[in-house]
Amino acid sequence: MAFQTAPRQPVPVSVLTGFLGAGKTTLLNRLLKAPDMAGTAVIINEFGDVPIDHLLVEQASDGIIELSDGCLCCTVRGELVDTLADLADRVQTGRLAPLARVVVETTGLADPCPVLQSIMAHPALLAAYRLDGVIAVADALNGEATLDAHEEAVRQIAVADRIVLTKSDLASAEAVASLRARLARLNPGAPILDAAGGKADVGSLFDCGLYDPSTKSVDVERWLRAVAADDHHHHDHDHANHGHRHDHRFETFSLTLDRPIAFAAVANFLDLLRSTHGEGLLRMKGIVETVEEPERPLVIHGVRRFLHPPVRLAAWPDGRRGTRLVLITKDVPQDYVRRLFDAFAGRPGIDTPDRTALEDNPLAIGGYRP
Ligand SMILES: Nc1nc2c(ncn2[C@@H]2O[C@H](COP(=O)(O)OP(=O)(O)OP(=O)(O)O)[C@@H](O)[C@H]2O)c(=O)[nH]1
Repeated sequence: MAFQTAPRQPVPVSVLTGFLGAGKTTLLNRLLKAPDMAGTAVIINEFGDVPIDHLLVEQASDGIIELSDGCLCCTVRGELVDTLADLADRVQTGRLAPLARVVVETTGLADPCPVLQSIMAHPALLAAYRLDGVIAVADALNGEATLDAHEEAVRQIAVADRIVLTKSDLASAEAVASLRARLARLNPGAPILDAAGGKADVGSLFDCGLYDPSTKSVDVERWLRAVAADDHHHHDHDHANHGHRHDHRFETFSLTLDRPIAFAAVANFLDLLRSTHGEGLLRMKGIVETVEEPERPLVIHGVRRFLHPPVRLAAWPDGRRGTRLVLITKDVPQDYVRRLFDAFAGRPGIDTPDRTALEDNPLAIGGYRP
């Protein structure tokens, strides 16, 4: 049964984190369907100039607040504080029904520590909210490679109260066991729940109690102290730009097309891109208007070399058609990707070969790396 928090009691806030494409939105969509999640406000943040996530979160749109483009742990952190403060104000003044809980989904690239520090310690939020827990999603297919390469991913796991293992249905039993062991070493206190096995549900993921950094590894306390010191130092100015803990070699860009494209052209574009630059394609997601079924958008999800089976939606979520693909890459020449897409989309530039020529010889576009 849904419970409602009395107006002046702190509302529990859960932070949902996990690296790019690990399965945060999928988990959130599943959780939001549970009756116990009534009265939940969802705050999402995405990285990329063409917003896609809000289209893919399947809830009545007024329950979802989207923060602007940028990353929650740096440029958008002030906006998160303002959004939470505004929600609390609207509840206090009766303009919004009392909230049962808030879920903040971070971008896959976010260092969760500054986000946690804001929720736990920002003076504007202290009375209205309490940090309930951190849920970190770890992808069995890409988890180990991600932990090897990205410090953010290690932090996401280390701060968690609950770890949700995803994609165990796609990985070998050995890979799952090895990742589980590594996650347990990084965070011995957090239960690891297998989403594919149906283990991660509302009851096991929420109401963790008050977030307690002292139950985490020594590193977590150190990271949070470092953020607090940083915040104190920057008090009242430059609120937007401190706390960067990113690997700045990431690049985000989008590809758009405002008319339908043949399914085969998209499939070949994605195949060629993955075979030429798969390791650098940290995340690719988007919505495609195909010639074959223009009424039903095709949703594409890729993580590194793996392309998840595309899914058709019943209708255009925001009424706007066309293709919007967002890519987060590392060491992939953007110009190559754009020209490749243009060629498959049938708009070759002056010096760009067309689709047929490309399918025969991907070397025809500069930037191809065998
Ligand atoms: N087979 C399988 N696919 C999954 C599982 N969890 C997520 N996926 C797929 O993984 C892809 C990415 O999932 P998302 O939920 O969008 O991942 P995310 O963490 O929200 O991604 P970003 O925040 O955009 O980086 C989608 O195609 C999902 O259907 C799982 O347990 N098994």
